[in-house]
Amino acid sequence: MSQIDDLPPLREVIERHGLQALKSLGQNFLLDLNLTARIARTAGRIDDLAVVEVGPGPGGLTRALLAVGAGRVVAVERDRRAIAALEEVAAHYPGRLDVIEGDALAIDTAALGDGPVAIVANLPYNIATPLLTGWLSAEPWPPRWRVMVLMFQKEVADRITAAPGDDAYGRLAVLTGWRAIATQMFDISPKAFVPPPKVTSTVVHFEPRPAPLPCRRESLEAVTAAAFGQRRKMLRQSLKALGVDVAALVESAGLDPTVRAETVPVAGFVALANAWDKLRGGRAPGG
Ligand SMILES: C[S@@+](CC[C@H](N)C(=O)[O-])C[C@H]1O[C@@H](n2cnc3c(N)ncnc32)[C@H](O)[C@@H]1O
Repeated sequence: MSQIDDLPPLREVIERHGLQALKSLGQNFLLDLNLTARIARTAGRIDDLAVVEVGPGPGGLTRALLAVGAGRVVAVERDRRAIAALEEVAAHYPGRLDVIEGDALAIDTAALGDGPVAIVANLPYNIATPLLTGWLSAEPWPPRWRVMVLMFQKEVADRITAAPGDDAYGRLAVLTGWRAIATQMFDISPKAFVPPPKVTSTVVHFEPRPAPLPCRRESLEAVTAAAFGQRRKMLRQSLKALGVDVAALVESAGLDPTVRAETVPVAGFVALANAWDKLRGGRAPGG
């Protein structure tokens, strides 16, 4: 399939709107409509969801989302040059595409649209991690988003989906594993983009966990920051930064003080977060 709609080819759109890619905006455009359709289909059934897309650029993925049946797409794009190109797509799909010119970091993107949303994006690499941690940190939980399909540099995808014991296991994998089920779906070669980035990209599928293990997110972030701040050290050393009796903390969490952060599963960090709250006189949620 080389054509998913009868809009002009993306190369022509880029040329006509002067959309030469800017490095400062993390622009690597995906022009292969087979791939954009594959990404859109990875979200599953989206006809009854509003789809939030961050960084539509010339609109390749946007067009695929509309062509595979998204009821409505809300697209947030920072580059003013892309807005006219996206308005052409909106005119082709009357009432189904809202284009918002703005900075996705400054907008509560997950709150866009009515009711439940899907978030689907080929993210600008320079803000991909803060956007993801924002969506994973939504309060209250479960979040408005029902599914996310996001493209990252492969190295970042590995840090998101890493398991205990993997080199890439760290704070991002713990936050992700606590709140979501994240699965790497497929890689995309640099050759598929204009201009080609230096590294391979990976599409990751996220589903929110309906009932993450109870703990305060801020405490989970604090204990993982301390533990992975010195990832090669044993917990009895690395957790000193938390300012409580470390032996009591680790014992109360049911962990071995001689293990390193990189082998502790998500449930172990949740236990540490709750034990830390108790030692400081607070009440852990669920405790
Ligand atoms: C990797 S490109 C993806 C473009 C298009 N979705 C595609 O797949 O070809 C990232 C897009 O995000 C946009 N962008 C960069 N920073 C942004 C921000 N802070 N808020 C919204 N969009 C942003 C860029 O202008 C660019 O269009």
